[in-house]
Amino acid sequence: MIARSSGILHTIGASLSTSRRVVYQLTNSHFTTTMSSGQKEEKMAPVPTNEKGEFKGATTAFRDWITADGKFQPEKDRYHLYVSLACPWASRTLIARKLKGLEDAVGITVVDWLMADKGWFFSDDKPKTTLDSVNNCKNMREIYELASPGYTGRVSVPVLWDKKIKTIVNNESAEIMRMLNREFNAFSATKDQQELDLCPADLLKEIDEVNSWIFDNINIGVYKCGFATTQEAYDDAAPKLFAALDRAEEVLSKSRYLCGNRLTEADIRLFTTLIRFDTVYAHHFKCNKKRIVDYPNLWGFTRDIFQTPGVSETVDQEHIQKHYQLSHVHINPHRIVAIGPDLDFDSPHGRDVKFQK
Ligand SMILES: N[C@@H](CCC(=O)N[C@@H](CS)C(=O)NCC(=O)O)C(=O)O
Repeated sequence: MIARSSGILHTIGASLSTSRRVVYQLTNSHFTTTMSSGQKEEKMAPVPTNEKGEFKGATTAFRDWITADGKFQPEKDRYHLYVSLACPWASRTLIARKLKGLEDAVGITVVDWLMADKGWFFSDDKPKTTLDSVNNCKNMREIYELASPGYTGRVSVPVLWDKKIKTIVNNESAEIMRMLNREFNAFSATKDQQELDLCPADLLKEIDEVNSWIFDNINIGVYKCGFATTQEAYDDAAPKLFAALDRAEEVLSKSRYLCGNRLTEADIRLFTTLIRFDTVYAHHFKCNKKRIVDYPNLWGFTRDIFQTPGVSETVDQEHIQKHYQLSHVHINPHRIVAIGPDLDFDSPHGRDVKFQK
């Protein structure tokens, strides 16, 4: 049932008992719930959409940098990452941390896969989840509150936390990746990991260009499809998503990676969407024109990155599948987690041989 007023009204109470029925009125980032008692409550929208029903990504509030001569200097065991294994943005930072060999230098806390009414929270009763031993908080909102008392913005992961100053350094995954790539080389576990540059200066322009169309149409594109609340918004996003996947398929038919034959951050950023595509986005976000397995090069590329030493340890399909399907009750009101598909991300891809230097 959908009714309209100045915003967009969704009634999603059909599966809930009458006393718990709520009417959501979405605006850009907040909504009011009207309980059956008539009482109104102002809350953060489950997803930020505009008046046209188009998904608008979360804005990032903390944009400080770790630099050798600044307030936040690179130090071993000073910084901590709060992540969700389900989240493609957090996963980018986890992969960068892994490839750069920074497990001993930057600790992590993995949130519960469920993002419920109060947002991300800590638990230790799911595989790989941990309580918050750094700040002893119950949920991510409390972490944001510690950094910025009275904080009213969105509470997202990843978060890069400074244990010394006790604040959030940065909550923008693209920037956290760049800091992990560049500022912590002194703490990499091996020389190869220290020398690995995921964003080399000679490729920077190309990486930024690739990141830009992949971000707009693929990384955020799947969310634009899945979180669209009007047919028009979906009809705008879905063809752009598949046109961009076609474009990436073409690029990856000519070189092993997106910017030639060197692995860069652009590959990681595409990978974290592709690894979730057939298992979640295809059905849950209605991205079903084609699957990644239907694209020979994208499918080979996905397995190639997955099999890059360290990467598979950051991927957890149980977290991924349960997070999306259990958390988004506005999309999946009965919270049924789908059975498949069976995919073998470990099967040979042959791209190393095909694109031998
Ligand atoms: N700009 C952020 C976006 C991160 C983001 O949207 N994370 C999602 C999880 S996949 C989140 O925590 N959303 C909670 C919310 O927006 O309320 C980044 O790339 O780091």
